[in-house]
Amino acid sequence: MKIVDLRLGMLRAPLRTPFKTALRTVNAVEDLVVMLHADDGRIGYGSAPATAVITGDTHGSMREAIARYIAPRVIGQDIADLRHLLGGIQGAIERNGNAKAAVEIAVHDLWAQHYDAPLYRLLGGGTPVIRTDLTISVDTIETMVADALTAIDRGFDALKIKLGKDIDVDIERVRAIHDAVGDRASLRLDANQGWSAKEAVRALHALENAGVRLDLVEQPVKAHDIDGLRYVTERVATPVMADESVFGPREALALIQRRAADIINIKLTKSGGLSNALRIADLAALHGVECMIGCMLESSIGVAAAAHLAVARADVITRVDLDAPSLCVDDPVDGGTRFDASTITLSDAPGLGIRRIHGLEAL
Ligand SMILES: C[C@H](N)C(=O)N[C@@H](CCC(=O)O)C(=O)O
Ligand SMILES: [Mg+2]
Repeated sequence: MKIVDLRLGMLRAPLRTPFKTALRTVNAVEDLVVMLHADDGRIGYGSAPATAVITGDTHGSMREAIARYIAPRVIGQDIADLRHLLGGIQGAIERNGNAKAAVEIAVHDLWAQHYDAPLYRLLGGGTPVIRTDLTISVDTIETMVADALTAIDRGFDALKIKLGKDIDVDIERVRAIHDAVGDRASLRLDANQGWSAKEAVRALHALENAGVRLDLVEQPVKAHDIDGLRYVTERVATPVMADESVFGPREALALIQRRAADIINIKLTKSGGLSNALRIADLAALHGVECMIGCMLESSIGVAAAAHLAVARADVITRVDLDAPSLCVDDPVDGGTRFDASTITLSDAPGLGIRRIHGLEAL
């Protein structure tokens, strides 16, 4: 099966409520969608959002990277030559992880369709049902407590609390949510780089001493501050997870060797797609380090690919933060993966199983 064309589209999906972190506020998912057309009429779908303040990618940079650099490495290639195709995508241009992720996802979708199997089976198999946490945006204490209780009513039993604005209010935010939620949900904190290392240790000690048990704390310090990350990891009982500090396998290996964090958050946009995400999973497994699979504020196309990876690599991906579709009003994608509040169910349709995308604007 040969790839004969690559087309792009834009997909917009409004959120139920604004998504607020220490880094940005988002009102709607806006993904660049990649459609790879094969000579037998099949289409492979991939997507990624713009995450300028996290990865540096914008919709404009993604379009340029794909149209000018990546597409020529893909069009005309045989889908069965997967390794060659992925090498071409990764070598086409430096960085531009979101663009590479969108194309790699489409390639994997088409590749699995070619072998008439759901993607997760070809990546390693597993049980095609996983459960995600839900993100609670950083806001006033009252709003965050109300959002946490609503999430529990929706069936979520793990909450990821966004912090990183003001350390003393952050401590109060977590204590208030913990008091309201009790043992009905496990709590994960994500400061999105908003604290200094010393502030993080102070906040976590305050919470630990108050009897607040946390599943993990994610990216407490600046992305480049690996010494700071290790400083926190060495001093707190709560497991520390690296997110913005680890994009690809090289950073993962360096972080593991320096013992700078306990857990690694893998995201397809950061790693530039599934090939490097699998390498991170392998490195982590080799060193006995657990991973979370995460997502950006993005559509269910990219999140479905991440879910297939999570199912196939459940040996090392022990936590799931794939809540973006559950934060949207509707899912514009028909077929394939079902996102039903906390439960994510993969279908046994070939590839990602996507049948149709509503409201897709052709570019
Ligand atoms: C959506 C997911 N739960 C999440 O929080 N992802 C990121 C931020 C996503 C974004 O800004 O688009 C994270 O920091 O973990
Ligand atoms: Mg994070």
